[in-house]
Amino acid sequence: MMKILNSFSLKPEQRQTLEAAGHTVIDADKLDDATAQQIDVVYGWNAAATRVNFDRLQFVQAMSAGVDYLPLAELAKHHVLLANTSGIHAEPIAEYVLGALFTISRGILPAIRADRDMWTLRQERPPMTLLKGKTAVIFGTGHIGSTIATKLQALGLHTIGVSAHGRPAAGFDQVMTDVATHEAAGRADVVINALPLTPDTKHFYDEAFFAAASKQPLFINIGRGPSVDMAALTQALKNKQISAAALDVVDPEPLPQDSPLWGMTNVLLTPHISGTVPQLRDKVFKIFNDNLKTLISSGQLASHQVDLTRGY
Ligand SMILES: NC(=O)c1ccc[n+]([C@@H]2O[C@H](COP(=O)([O-])OP(=O)(O)OC[C@H]3O[C@@H](n4cnc5c(N)ncnc54)[C@H](O)[C@@H]3O)[C@@H](O)[C@H]2O)c1
Ligand SMILES: O=C(O)[C@H](O)COP(=O)(O)O
Repeated sequence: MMKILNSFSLKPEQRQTLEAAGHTVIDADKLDDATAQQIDVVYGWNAAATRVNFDRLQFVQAMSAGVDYLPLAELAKHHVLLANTSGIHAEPIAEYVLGALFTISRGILPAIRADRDMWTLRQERPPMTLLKGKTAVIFGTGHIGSTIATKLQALGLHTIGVSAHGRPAAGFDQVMTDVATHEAAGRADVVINALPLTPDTKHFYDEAFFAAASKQPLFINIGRGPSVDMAALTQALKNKQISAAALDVVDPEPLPQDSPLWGMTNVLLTPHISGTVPQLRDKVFKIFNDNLKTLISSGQLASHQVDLTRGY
C-alpha cells in the first residue's frame, strides 16, 4: 500500500477512505526527512513535495488543471505519472467569461470605474457593442475553450477555435491550427486565451499578434499570465489595437502596484479567481482516488494523465 503525502487539503472522511484501504497519509507540515524518502504518491503540490525522493515517487495528483508550476522534466526523468484536474473548471470559467464580456460590451465597466462621476456617461456614452453576430476566436479548444465556445455560440456569436491539432470540437463553427494564429487574430472581435502555459505558449500574445488583431478586439485571459507579453498588451491597449481587456491572470501575479493597467478604464482585473470550483475538494479527491485504485490494479492512471513532454 502507498505512503501518500497530503500537499493539498484532504477532508477527514477522505483521509479515512485512504486509511481504510491500507494507505498511510502524511501531512505536508509533518514531513520529516526520513519519511520524505519513502513517499510513493503526492496529493496536491507544495514546498514539502519538492523534498520527496523522485526515484521512489510513482504518482502526483495535481489539484489544478494547469501544471506549469510543477517540475515536469524531473517527473518525466523519473517516470512519475502526473494527473491534473482538467474539466472541473470549465463551467465556472465559462460563466466568468460571459460576465466579463457583458460587463465590457454593455458599458458596465466604465460606469463602475467612473463611480460617482458615472452620470456623465449618460451624455458621452462609453463604447457599447452587441455581441450577437460578432466573431470570437478562442485559443485552446479543450475543456475550457469548448465550454466557453458552446455558450458564445448560443448567444449568436461565430466561434473560431485555435488548437495544436486543429480537430473539430464542440461549440466551434470552425477550428484552425496554431499555424493560422495571426489569420485568426485578424478575424476576431473577441480574443479569449484558454491555452495551457508551455514553452510553446509563453508570450504567445506578443506585439506581432496584437498587430495582426485588426478589428480592435476585446481580449480576455483566463489561461495563464505568461502566455501574454504584458508590455505588448499594455501598448496594444494604449494604441487601441485592443479595445478592452478582462484579465483574470497576469504576469507577474499579483500585478505590481505600479502597473499602468490599474489606471486604464477599459481594463477589468480579477485576482485569478475565474476557475473557482464549487466542492473543489470533493471533485479533486474523486479524480485522485480513481487514479490511485487504477494505479494499484494496473500500474496506470484512470484519467487526467498529463503528457509530460507536451506539458498539458
Ligand atoms: N484562471 C484559472 O483559474 C484557470 C483555471 C483552470 C485552468 N486554467 C488554465 O487553462 C488551461 C486550459 O485548461 P483546459 O482544462 O481547457 O485544458 P485542456 O487540456 O482541456 O485543453 C488545452 C487546449 O490547448 C490547446 N493547445 C495546447 N498547446 C497549444 C498551442 N501551442 N497552440 C494551440 N493550441 C494549443 C490544446 O490543443 C487543447 O485544445 C490550463 O492549462 C490552465 O493553465 C486557468
Ligand atoms: O489551473 C488551474 O486549475 C487554476 O488556475 C487554479 O490553479 P491554481 O490554484 O494552481 O492557481
